[in-house]
Amino acid sequence: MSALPQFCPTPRELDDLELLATGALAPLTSFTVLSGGPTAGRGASEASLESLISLTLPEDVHAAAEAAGGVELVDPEGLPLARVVVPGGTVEPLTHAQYGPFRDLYLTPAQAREQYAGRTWVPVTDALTEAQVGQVRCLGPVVLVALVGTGTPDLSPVALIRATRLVAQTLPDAAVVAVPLAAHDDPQADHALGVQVLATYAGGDPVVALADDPDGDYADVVADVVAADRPAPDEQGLVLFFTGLSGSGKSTLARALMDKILEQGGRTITSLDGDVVRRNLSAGLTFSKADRETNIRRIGWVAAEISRHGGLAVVSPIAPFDETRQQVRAMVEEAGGAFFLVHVATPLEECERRDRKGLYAKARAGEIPEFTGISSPYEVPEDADVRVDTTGRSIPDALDDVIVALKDAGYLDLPLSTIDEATAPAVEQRAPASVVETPQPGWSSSDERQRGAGVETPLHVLFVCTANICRSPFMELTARHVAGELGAADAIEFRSAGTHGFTDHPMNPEMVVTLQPRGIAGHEEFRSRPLTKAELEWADVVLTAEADHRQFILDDHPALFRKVFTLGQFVESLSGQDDLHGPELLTAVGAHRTTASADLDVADPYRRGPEACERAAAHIESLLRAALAALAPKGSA
Ligand SMILES: Nc1ncnc2c1ncn2[C@@H]1O[C@H](COP(=O)(O)OS(=O)(=O)O)[C@@H](OP(=O)(O)O)[C@H]1O
Ligand SMILES: Nc1ncnc2c1ncn2[C@@H]1O[C@H](COP(=O)(O)OP(=O)(O)O)[C@@H](O)[C@H]1O
Repeated sequence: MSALPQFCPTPRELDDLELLATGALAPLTSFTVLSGGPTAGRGASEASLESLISLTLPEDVHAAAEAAGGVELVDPEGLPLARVVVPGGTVEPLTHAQYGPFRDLYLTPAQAREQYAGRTWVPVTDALTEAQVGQVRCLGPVVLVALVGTGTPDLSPVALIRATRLVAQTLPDAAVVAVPLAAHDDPQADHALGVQVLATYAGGDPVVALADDPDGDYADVVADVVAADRPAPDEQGLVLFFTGLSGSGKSTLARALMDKILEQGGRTITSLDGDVVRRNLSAGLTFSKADRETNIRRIGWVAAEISRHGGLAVVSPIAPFDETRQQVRAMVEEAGGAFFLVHVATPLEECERRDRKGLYAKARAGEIPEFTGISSPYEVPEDADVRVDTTGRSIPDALDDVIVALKDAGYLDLPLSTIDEATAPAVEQRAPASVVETPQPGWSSSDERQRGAGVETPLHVLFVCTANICRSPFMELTARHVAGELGAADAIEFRSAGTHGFTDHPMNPEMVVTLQPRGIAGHEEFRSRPLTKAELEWADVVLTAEADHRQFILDDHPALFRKVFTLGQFVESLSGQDDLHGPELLTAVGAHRTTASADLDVADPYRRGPEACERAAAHIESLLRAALAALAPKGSA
């Protein structure tokens, strides 16, 4: 054979090659050679062992291999590892990989038998628990066979070997051997393959599979290895991938998010913006499908490497093709990082209306060929972690969708930008300086607001629900009404806001219906508001519909725990405080509050029909009557 085409196989195929070359798959000595894309190949369920060990060559390489009588397989650095005869698939090893952590533990079956014949052979795919170690201890001299091939171990290969060696050191007579047995997405066939490989290594000695112990404890040293290998989401490398049309807001949101992360500190960030990458890493590439794919794979490769070391990469190319985005996801996950996909889903009409760079006009005029959205496709991602349409929204508001999703996923815990945004205007919006000199979170501000000569400023009550269109507006209007009935209209002021509220939406019409029979006015003037830091500072007490709303606030403002309650919790906490009212009552309730359990929540009636609205209204009204009777100055009714 001469002038064979070269091909670098997938990690799975490289593992299979090593087992074929070392005789670990005996009697199998050849690949089933296939031609085609990554989906070529067998129907998984009825796979024979022969067809499981397949090598898929791209069509052009396959044709060249057929013409030349074979293909030379090289490792990712180009080192020739083996020749494979085509057709037939017989493997002729050229060299073994000489590098990689714990390489000296990768023994062929012949080497392993020479050193360890007569022992019990124990396959290992995860760190051993204390109970499993106890089981091994009863087996006498053992070989722990760490199965480290692609897709097989629960830990990374190197962590599995490290953890297994630590266990072996605690046993009287245990050796460790590493075998790159890969998984082929067919659990049954892979199990059969594993049994065959272990039998080859054991050569007639006993093979013992350990009982599963999914909830077992690890010895401390092993637990440290496992913890380091499976970092908590907020310690994991992370690739934040913004995709969307040109002008959708990818760069703007990515930049704003990076600022937030940098302001918080504690993490390094690398930015790979679409335009910037095209001037550097991808200079010279066009906007053809092939070049776009190359561009995205380059970005993905760099981002994956950053994530491998626990870093954070923020990338914002158009990335119009689903398959390339999936490839990046796979690269990042293979590197041990997390991949978080943000679809900036601003529609084409809005992007074109913005036309910040004048490119859409040129594309429409035919001056730019293959322009995404106009003359080149954009495949909408089905697997986005969050979707943000920026149309008609402020940047902080749109950014908060990303911040909330990142927090929910456990990757990053950043303060909401709409709350930050409110900090500056908050100073002007606060009560006059003569009344409040230095408002503080907690109770000091309301205590300070109590002035001499028996004159008290009104008590400030803030109601909070999700969108500030249903429950919290009902609370605000009803509370004002009930305070009027109690003669406390001047003593207490009410506002409401939503944790995820939009600005200036009217009250939900179904909820409005519940106000009318109660004779409660004011909904025509009502407009929704997002919760801001200013509102929280204004309030002497914050009463939320649900425990989740309370938690949402406390996550960002933990110091406010004595003044944020669910409405139900607040009423429960009133018991035994009959002699107090106003700020003193709030101080006492803050100190003796009950738990904000979810069964005290006011259920969300939004879009659940008129009965649900009436139930919520009745629940809120009874709670408010109890709360306000206690809060209102005594003798005011
Ligand atoms: N034909 C065509 N189609 C789309 N975009 C074009 C094109 N020609 C130039 N531009 C400008 O290049 C930016 C997109 O580059 P990307 O690297 O993000 O694109 S891709 O992911 O490789 O598809 C894109 O920038 P953003 O507006 O930041 O998305 C455009 O400004
Ligand atoms: N809510 C919003 N979020 C992000 N961008 C917005 C928003 N509202 C308006 N814009 C504007 O839209 C444009 C988006 O441009 P850019 O971020 O460069 O998009 P892309 O990187 O997707 O091409 C900017 O001019 C930005 O100010």
